[in-house]
Amino acid sequence: MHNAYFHFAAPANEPVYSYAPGSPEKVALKKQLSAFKAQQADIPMYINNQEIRTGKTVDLRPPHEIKHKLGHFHMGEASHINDAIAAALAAKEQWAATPWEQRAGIFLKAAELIATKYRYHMNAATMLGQSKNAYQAEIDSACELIDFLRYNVHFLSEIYKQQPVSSPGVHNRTEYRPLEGFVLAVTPFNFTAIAGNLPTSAAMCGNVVVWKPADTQVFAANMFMQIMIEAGLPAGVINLIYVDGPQLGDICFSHPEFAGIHFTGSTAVFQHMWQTIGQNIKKYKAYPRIVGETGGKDFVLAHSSADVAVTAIALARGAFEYQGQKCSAASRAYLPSNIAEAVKTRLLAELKTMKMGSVEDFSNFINAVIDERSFDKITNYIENAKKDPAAKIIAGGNYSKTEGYFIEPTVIEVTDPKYVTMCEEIFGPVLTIYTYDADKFEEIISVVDSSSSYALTGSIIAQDRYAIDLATKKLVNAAGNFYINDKPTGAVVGQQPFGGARASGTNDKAGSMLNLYRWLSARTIKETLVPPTEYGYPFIKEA
Ligand SMILES: NC(=O)c1ccc[n+]([C@@H]2O[C@H](COP(=O)([O-])OP(=O)(O)OC[C@H]3O[C@@H](n4cnc5c(N)ncnc54)[C@H](O)[C@@H]3O)[C@@H](O)[C@H]2O)c1
Ligand SMILES: N[C@@H](CCC=O)C(=O)O
Repeated sequence: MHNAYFHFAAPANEPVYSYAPGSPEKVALKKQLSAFKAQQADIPMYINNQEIRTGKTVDLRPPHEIKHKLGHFHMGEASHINDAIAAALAAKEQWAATPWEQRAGIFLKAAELIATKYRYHMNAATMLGQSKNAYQAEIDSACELIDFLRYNVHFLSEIYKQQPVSSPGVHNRTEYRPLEGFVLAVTPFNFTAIAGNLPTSAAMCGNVVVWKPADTQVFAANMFMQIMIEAGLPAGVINLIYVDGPQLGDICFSHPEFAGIHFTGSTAVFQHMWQTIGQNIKKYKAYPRIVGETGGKDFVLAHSSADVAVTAIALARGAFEYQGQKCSAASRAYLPSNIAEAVKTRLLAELKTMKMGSVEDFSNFINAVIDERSFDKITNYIENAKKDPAAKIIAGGNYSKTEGYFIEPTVIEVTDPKYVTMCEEIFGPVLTIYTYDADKFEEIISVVDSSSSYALTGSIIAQDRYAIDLATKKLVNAAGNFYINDKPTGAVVGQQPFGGARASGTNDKAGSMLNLYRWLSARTIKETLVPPTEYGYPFIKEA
């Protein structure tokens, strides 16, 4: 029962710690890294908040130090998928009926726990499990995750406030119900924040969730689930399982109570999911919500008026932070002929200063790519480029998987703007550069727009305002997040709602109201205060 309308004000973004030499946060984080390395984690699944261990274990190893074992997780099978669905459906009625301010308290408490007691646990788990340096972990597993939780509470309270008008004698109201059935959250390896956001954004709206993370993100996913339970998440609301992806799809997408999928990952997997859901459409109680943020081929377009240093730094950070494994990473650059040489010279000089190695040495800017499959895929593109006369490697190009999955930041120069590495998502530390005739800016904009099926992020670097205006207009559909004089990465919750269209996803903008609407099903209620007791219009009586 509510006796008041409770408002949740807009939060401020969580401050980013610097981890500067000698800082207390650096000392605390190092301590937690050592603690995780000294133990062997035995990570269960969580169904109904019960820890489930199957004995069928998969080892967890830091991608940058593959000889070290962090522990293992327990792999589930078909019965665990069914158990997770059953637990979710059993929890549904009570969770959906729980007052919003009580639900909100759990997610706000989780955010606070991450900001304080568990900040270094979350960051150290992400650093070791996903090979992120301290700064990249801080902006992901601490700040972005905290922001998702706090902002979504605020956005949802803003949605609940929205009510229709009422004419005299009538009271109209809209209630924002959760979806009927369960929501499936399938999450990627590259952002702990995204992995935490996909199940919690749906759960916050009163939904019950089955959550499957990427195997390579389980170390941090486990930490987050423990925090959610400590924050008071009731049993069955989010059920975390580690199972085979296709088997998960087979069971969930043919269940009559399947209510929606919240996915982030590759385009191919999402398209396959959509196709399966379409084929099964008659099996469901209601039309499932399909939300997916997927791949990208993100561009940096420099104009002849661009500042050389601004362009080079946008490329250095945009392409190589977290080894280019951000869906937003700059992976194709279009440089005008008047400044191309100067930009390349500055970029290559910056790359020479980037150290590569373990996350435990905080001076390493570059760490390892996520796993062997990814390593092989990325290095295959590099090898093909080495053999191709149409491409020239101008930086990096070396790699090794002896100690960990290390690939040097690599820059390929091409003479064909439609060369394969200008068009396909590589998802690694590889940037391809094409130099265009500085007088043909308008023509190159068309090439940028038409070279890839994706439309996630992109940047225009220019000082000429007419050039910025032209690119902004002509590239209106080429990116869901468009940057002016900046790198195309690093969106902040509440400031740059994130998502792309075309083959990059449904563009439901994670961490915004637009996303939350997808997990709600509105019911409109009209109450007539003094209902009529006779039928007919006045003129009928007169006649
Ligand atoms: N647009 C965005 O906001 C965004 C954000 C992060 C990552 N990404 C994209 O994610 C990709 C990298 O992440 P990834 O390697 O974890 O992606 P992925 O598609 O390989 O895996 C994503 C998730 O899907 C699961 N999965 C794989 N095959 C499946 C199947 N057949 N059925 C059901 N589930 C299945 C995986 O186990 C994982 O949990 C890149 O393409 C990147 O661009 C996009
Ligand atoms: N939101 C992140 C990208 C997430 C995808 O991997 C960014 O803006 O860089």
